[in-house]
Amino acid sequence: MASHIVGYPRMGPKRELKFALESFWDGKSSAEDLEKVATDLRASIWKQMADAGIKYIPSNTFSYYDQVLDTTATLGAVPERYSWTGGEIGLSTYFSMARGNATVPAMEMTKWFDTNYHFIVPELGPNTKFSYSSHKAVNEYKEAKALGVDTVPVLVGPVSYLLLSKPAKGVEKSFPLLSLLSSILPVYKEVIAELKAAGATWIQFDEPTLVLDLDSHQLAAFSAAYTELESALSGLNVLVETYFADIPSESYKTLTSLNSVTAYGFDLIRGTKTLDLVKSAGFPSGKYFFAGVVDGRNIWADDLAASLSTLEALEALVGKDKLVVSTSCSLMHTAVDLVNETKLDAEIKSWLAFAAQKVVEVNALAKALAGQKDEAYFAANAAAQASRRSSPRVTNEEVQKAAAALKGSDHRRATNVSARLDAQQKKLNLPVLPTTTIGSFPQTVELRRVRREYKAKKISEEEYISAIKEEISKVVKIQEELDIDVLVHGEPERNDMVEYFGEQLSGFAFTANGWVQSYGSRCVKPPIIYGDVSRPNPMTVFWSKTAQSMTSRPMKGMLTGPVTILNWSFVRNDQPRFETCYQIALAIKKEVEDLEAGGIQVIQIDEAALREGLPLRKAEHAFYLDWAVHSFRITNSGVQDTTQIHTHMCYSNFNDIIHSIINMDADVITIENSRSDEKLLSVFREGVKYGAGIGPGVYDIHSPRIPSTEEIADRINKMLAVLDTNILWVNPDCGLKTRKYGEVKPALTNMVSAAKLIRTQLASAK
Ligand SMILES: CN1c2c(nc(N)[nH]c2=O)NC[C@@H]1CNc1ccc(C(=O)N[C@@H](CCC(=O)N[C@@H](CCC(=O)N[C@@H](CCC(=O)O)C(=O)O)C(=O)O)C(=O)O)cc1
Ligand SMILES: N[C@@H](CCS)C(=O)O
Ligand SMILES: [Zn+2]
Repeated sequence: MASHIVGYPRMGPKRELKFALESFWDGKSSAEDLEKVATDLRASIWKQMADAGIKYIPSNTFSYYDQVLDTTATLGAVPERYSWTGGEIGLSTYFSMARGNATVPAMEMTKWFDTNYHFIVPELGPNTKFSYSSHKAVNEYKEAKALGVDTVPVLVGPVSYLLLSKPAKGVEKSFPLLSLLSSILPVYKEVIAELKAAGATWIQFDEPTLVLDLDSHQLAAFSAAYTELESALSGLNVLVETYFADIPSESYKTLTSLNSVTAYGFDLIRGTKTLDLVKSAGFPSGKYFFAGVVDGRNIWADDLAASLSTLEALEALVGKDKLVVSTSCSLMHTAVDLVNETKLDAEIKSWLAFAAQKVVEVNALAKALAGQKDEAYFAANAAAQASRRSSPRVTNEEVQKAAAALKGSDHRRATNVSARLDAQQKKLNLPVLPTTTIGSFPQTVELRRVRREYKAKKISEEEYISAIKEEISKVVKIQEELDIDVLVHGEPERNDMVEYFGEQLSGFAFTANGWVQSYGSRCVKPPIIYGDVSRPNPMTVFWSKTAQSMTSRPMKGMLTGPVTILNWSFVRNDQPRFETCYQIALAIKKEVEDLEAGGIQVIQIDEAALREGLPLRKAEHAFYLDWAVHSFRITNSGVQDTTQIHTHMCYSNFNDIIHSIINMDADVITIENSRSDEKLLSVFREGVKYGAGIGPGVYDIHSPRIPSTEEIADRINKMLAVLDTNILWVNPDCGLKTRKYGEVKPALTNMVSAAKLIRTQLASAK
């Protein structure tokens, strides 16, 4: 029985790639230094999989930034503004597309399906010229081969590539991107031919868009693409890999009838109905079924006995020699290696498996199916599963009762939003177009050092508190000088907006090195929710009150909302996600109450990841939105009318869930807007009425570029064309933690000047 891994984390067990990239970008090391780190990482990953006994080991799942951008490079689809003149795409053009440069902004970045990973969106149009311009896939295949590892090269499939693209600037929004299929397939053919010549016998096309609701035209593109590639692919075993959800039955039919494809990969963790589909629709004889039974998106040790019985059922359906044990998706969405978790409590550690351990699980399952079960390994796994099921640490009956009581209930503020806004304005007395920021101010090296030293007990609590107070006072002063209306404390005490809360809530564990790539070199360390969640002590009240005491302007309390904490954590898989979310909501509700009692009049509850958690298939949207929006309302439905509740979201694609956003019933929402061509505003242009306060971001915080006053004023004017003057707020797209003060101060200066300019214009127009 064979084993396969869909993809592997690139950053390295200690984020070696992150540090190498950032050092290269800062001009502190050379391209050769960076390439050496990358080569060593790839070699150690291939060796690890080979040593574990994995048969189908992936290559080309490494990336300096993102696999979709790598595909753009392969296709030579470089947008004109990067002035690329042809030839093999080098690091300079590649990183300019990813991050922008002094003169040209970066390409758009967006969420990779419902994960916390972001990819670089291809910009295509009728004039895009495609040419084979990065030999990375072939080079990596050869590199592994030279190390004695025959790998399965992985490419982003041609149809998913196009479906994930957007029309370039100046191209009609309605441009049919799939019409470019015939232009990109010749490049795919060249890659395939080179891989064959290098000795490849297998190839993997990742086509995750197959799990979405596709129309017949989109499905026909899959048939057309793989038919067109048929002769190029002949002689190769071709795996089409799907992941993140069940594949709809129509798509399954199309996929399994493709002649050129010899193997199919399915996610059997998020795809809970795939087994039934295979039973009812059948599986083409002679083809391989890659069964994604080991969860690539979580950190729980696999329940090997349960997976084995799933695999045995599949074996009967697809044939013994045609079943391959695999991961549900690339392991890049989970942490790297549990070995580095020396401080994690032993009991919890026994419940976990990170990428390195998952590789071993996959192989153990494959061997067990082949009649070579490692009894001791399986017994240890069964014992860990049993300990997790019965551990008293997992259960808190009081929390369970309180959360159970929420089911079927509703939580709403008693007064409607316009009356609340009036009551709040009487207290806050804000100008028209009030200015604010989203919460975080730059996370300087010095701040990180202070937090690190405090954690390592190298500085006392007193020293730590005084350092953070000093930082807050600096941030408050800057905002007062800039004349911002509603202030923030800057979040200097937080390592991350989710991890910080996870560290203070019961039912959470956290890791030392459990990093997961979020975008480029940036990583997050999701906390692990292993048990019922409660809030033993106030988490933010001390800092918010301290900050408020430093100014007479309103200071926003700053919380992360339950849905975002849920979506950006590793969540327990022994109860439905909504139950865990309700528990977190109750914990945050207590924090909101304490902030209000502490005199904080404006409280922001970030729900940055609410949209991201939206299920990939429409049929499941309503249920998710119902409990997600309800969870948010639970946190604040009990506050007084005069307490102003803000929320923030940093993802622009809201048009399909705008009614749920309205239903959250926040007093003010700040939303990312500028990075994505102001897609957000189109929903209001189409007539959706929004009565609460709203602050679509006026500038992109992901880029070091400083927006001019005129540019921001122009953006505000565009907003005023579709939104009432009295509900519009002026703020950046998201928090400023990744920026430097040298960028933040001039950008905010221009933002405030723009707001003032328009206020004057509005006053004189009266
Ligand atoms: C808003 N975003 C977030 C998402 N998910 C989250 N969980 N949090 C988010 O904020 N998803 C969508 C977006 C993604 N955006 C980002 C933006 C920025 C980062 C980022 O900067 N990540 C940092 C790590 C952040 C962190 O936790 N830092 C800690 C500890 C850092 C550390 O490793 N310390 C080293 C020494 C480092 C040093 O400077 O000396 C050590 O201890 O050895 C902290 O600040 O205390 C990153 O660097 O990647 C991520 C997602
Ligand atoms: N309050 C957070 C939100 C990020 S989405 C911040 O400002 O960083
Ligand atoms: Zn944000």
